[in-house]
Amino acid sequence: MESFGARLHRAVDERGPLCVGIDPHPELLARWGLNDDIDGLRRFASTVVDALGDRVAVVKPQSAFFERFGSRGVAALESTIRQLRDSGSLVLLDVKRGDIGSTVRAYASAYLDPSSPVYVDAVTASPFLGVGSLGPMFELAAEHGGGVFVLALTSNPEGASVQRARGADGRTVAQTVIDEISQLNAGAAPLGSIGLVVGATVGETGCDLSAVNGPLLAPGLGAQGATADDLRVVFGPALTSVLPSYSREVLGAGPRPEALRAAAERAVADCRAALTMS
Ligand SMILES: O=c1ccn([C@@H]2O[C@H](COP(=O)(O)O)[C@@H](O)[C@H]2O)c(=O)[nH]1
Repeated sequence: MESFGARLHRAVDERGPLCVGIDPHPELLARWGLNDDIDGLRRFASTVVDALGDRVAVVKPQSAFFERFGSRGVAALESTIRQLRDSGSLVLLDVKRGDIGSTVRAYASAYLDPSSPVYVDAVTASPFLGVGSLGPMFELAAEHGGGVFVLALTSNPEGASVQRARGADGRTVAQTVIDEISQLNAGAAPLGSIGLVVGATVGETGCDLSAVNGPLLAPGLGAQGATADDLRVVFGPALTSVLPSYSREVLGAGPRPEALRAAAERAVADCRAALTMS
């Protein structure tokens, strides 16, 4: 089976460097003229899929906004994932899972086993119980051509006190995560399948991303204040592996499909320009 890294590389080549999040905030539902209920949620998600699923490289449903409607929200997530998979975009489920290894194994089968109803191309994961505890996710991802994006330097200001703290060997926590993921991707071509999350808001990282050989998901663009130009400062020489991610900035243009598409096209153009700057 083709690896997630290879599939992502091709998708970005064909569709451009962009991930769009499906984040149905109550404020966005209201702005779109939808109720903050399960029907509003379903209509919001299917409008995004219909408008963008056939043209954006990666779509990233944010699980929290579905989970808040309980079992019906999870059913809506399941059907959104199915629609996305049919539409041709890669599906990255933002669930930020992490736990002791035996429990991570269950999360891995939930999201990365093709027989699961919520099977996706890739998930986000938290390494703060130790990168090694995510081993079962990496294994199942490798077996079925899936991907995992591991948090390294998150886009929120509170992340720095943990992620930039230094361990006994002098490396920051973020650099330790980066180094462990780099080892997992070593030798993969054209791109490894284990990515990192590094926020576009974080400024100079002080980290060495040169050996990652995997995708670098960059949230924080738009609503959180970062611009495509900030990607240069954050990623430096690793710019070519960056997958910029926008949610509210693009979603705020809806609900008209043409307006959503135009917002996504603007985002791709801005990011292409920033990522190819020398
Ligand atoms: O460091 C991180 C990791 C994940 N996110 C997620 O991305 C989107 C951002 O939404 P915007 O509307 O573009 O601000 C959201 O789902 C976050 O949970 C992040 O922002 N930062």
